[in-house]
Amino acid sequence: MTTQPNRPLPPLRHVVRAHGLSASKALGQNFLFDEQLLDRVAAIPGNLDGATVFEVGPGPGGLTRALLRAGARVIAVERDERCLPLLADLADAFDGRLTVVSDDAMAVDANALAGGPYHIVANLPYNVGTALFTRWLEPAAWPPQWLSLTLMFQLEVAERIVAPVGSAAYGRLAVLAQWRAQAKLAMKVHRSAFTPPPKVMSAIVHVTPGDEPPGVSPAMLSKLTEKGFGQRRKMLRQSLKGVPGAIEALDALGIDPTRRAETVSVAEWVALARSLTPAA
Ligand SMILES: C[S@@+](CC[C@H](N)C(=O)[O-])C[C@H]1O[C@@H](n2cnc3c(N)ncnc32)[C@H](O)[C@@H]1O
Repeated sequence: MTTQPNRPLPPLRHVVRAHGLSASKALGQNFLFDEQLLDRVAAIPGNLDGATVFEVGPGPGGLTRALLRAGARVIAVERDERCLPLLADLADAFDGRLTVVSDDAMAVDANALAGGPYHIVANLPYNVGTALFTRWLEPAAWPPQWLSLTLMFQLEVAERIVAPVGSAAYGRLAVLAQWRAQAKLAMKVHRSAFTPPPKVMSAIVHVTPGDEPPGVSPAMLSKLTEKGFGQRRKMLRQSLKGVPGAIEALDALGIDPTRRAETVSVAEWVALARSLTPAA
């Protein structure tokens, strides 16, 4: 069910022009104005009617409008104060279903702001996108409080997140995103869809939490992949030699120590981390 605003809203482009809002490169601003495209993005998490959504960087509010039209209650964190009057109009038009937090997304506690289960949907600023994504995937408690992530990245970053073992894009980010979650590329978005158009193509990644393999310390997994992929051209026996017990564990698991990190599957990284995780 869609939920329309209490009054007709002017097209986004008009609103942006009327407020003299020019895109700031420093804030990673590339805006989306195509409402049909934005409705398709807002549909990726599934039915949002009555759901809570945390959005990073609403900017002038294109994606925010689509989320509100889908029936969500939206908590949006925006660092650019110039966007606040536009967003205040939107909050008014959607009868208070939008709460705007004027802050740096790196400094806020999304779990506390949402106060319950929530979806994260964002066209992320490129400068903090990977840092936020990593943070959302690293909580000690699993499943996390968030129900799904629907995030726009530069295509190259999206490909690294969903990369299969053995591919050039496979690395730490893929293992982090895939060891206890499902990550898929939901939609590619052409650079011409943005104002101003960025230099590269974009894509939306959709992530849902999966079961956490038992007996694995996330910190150990992180350390192993950091060492392994930090020297991805080197054999495991070289790149992992600084991790006590790692070479013996490779042997015990039947993982050839002359292999390189990019040939080690997510399941093998998990098995390695488990064998080096002290029993609780
Ligand atoms: C790529 S634009 C997306 C704008 C809008 N959501 C859209 O799709 O058209 C990124 C947005 O994130 C905001 N932003 C950048 N850094 C931020 C930060 N650290 N915390 C919160 N918002 C940030 C920018 O001001 C901008 O509005």
